[in-house]
Amino acid sequence: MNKQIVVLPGDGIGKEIMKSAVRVLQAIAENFNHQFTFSEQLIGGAAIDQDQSPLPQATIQACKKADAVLLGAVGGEKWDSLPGDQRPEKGLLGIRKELGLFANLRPIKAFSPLLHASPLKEELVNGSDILIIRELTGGLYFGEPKKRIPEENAVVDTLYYTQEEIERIIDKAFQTAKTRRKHVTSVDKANVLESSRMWREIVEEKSKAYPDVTVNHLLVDAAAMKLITNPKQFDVIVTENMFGDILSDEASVLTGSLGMLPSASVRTDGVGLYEPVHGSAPDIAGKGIANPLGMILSASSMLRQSFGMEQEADEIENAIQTTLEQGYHTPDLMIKNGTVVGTEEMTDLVIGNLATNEASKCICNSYA
Ligand SMILES: NC(=O)c1ccc[n+]([C@@H]2O[C@H](COP(=O)([O-])OP(=O)(O)OC[C@H]3O[C@@H](n4cnc5c(N)ncnc54)[C@H](O)[C@@H]3O)[C@@H](O)[C@H]2O)c1
Ligand SMILES: CC(C)[C@H](C(=O)O)[C@@H](O)C(=O)O
Ligand SMILES: [Mg+2]
Repeated sequence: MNKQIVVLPGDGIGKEIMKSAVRVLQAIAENFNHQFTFSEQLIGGAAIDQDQSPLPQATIQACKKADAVLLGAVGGEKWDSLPGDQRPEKGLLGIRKELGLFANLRPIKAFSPLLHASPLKEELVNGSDILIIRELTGGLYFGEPKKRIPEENAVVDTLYYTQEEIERIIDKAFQTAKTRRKHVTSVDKANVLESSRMWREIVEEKSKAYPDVTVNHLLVDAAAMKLITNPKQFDVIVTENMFGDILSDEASVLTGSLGMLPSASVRTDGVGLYEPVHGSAPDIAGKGIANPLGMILSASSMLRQSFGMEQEADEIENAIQTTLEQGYHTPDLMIKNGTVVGTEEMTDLVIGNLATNEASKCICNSYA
């Protein structure tokens, strides 16, 4: 298969982990006889430095033409004092909006060798398998007005949703739950926010069309607590943009590290942007120690969801499982008795553990 992939490394560790994902995809292309063409474009701080804009027009055009987009991470101290609409993060928000990627799927499931790497008790983590579906192009992030009001010595951000925006994300949650354990938890703040009360009504109304899916509602503060005290009660969690942002970083502790979490940002036609959940990690950028697995898992999610390449995606995920079983991990994972490796070595190990590479190794050995 021939696929055009736009690659947006961004800033900080974004650049380092993107190299890893591209190398793994190149190995997969070779092993399965696919042709992946990578077009690297600017976003975030890197784009501000070279093009005076966090989201250049050339990047938008390339993403619109691509079969899928891979994104590393944006942001960093260098650009932190810029006005809100010129910051690196504005590039990320802008590309999500430009591509209409309203659903952000954030799966949280620990690899078995990492069950003891979580600060939570192993028996809590073992068996938990959660998918957070975060609304991505509305809510508090995008509502207007959003500004300083100097004459009132005040400031405003707005949580705005149309009924249609809520309906499509709730539909996505129910449809996805049907392919899993058939339970949806809708998370809101309906005891305070009018937007949450409307969200709850729509969930109730929509649930009638999905009689085989059970649903419950949780207030976001209680949901934050239950995520780490009883994570096994969750299957699909659907929630507003900012609640989803916060809950997914929290839920990452189940997997041992924020660096493990992939995500897929999609719309109804299957077009997608794939990015890890974490940021540009300025505290470790340039040190060669970033965990590339969240980025590599995002690439495997791209193969599965945008290209229908199930076997190829399975192969990457199995190679990660094998590498972790062999005891290798980057320093962010607190594992006793393991072998600490850097970003590049971790990537080499995953590529070496791809089943098709194993198969070719076996053929070589049999000739030796
Ligand atoms: N999708 C994105 O591009 C994205 C997401 C979150 C934050 N950001 C931006 O990133 C910058 C830094 O934000 P932050 O420090 O709050 O969040 P962060 O996610 O970058 O880092 C939080 C902590 O997790 C660690 N970490 C994150 N990813 C890791 C990985 N792959 N391997 C090992 N350790 C990892 C970091 O070292 C840090 O200690 C900010 O400018 C922020 O706006 C971008
Ligand atoms: C960098 C920031 C704009 C972004 C978000 O809040 O969506 C990030 O935290 C994420 O989780 O992807
Ligand atoms: Mg976030």
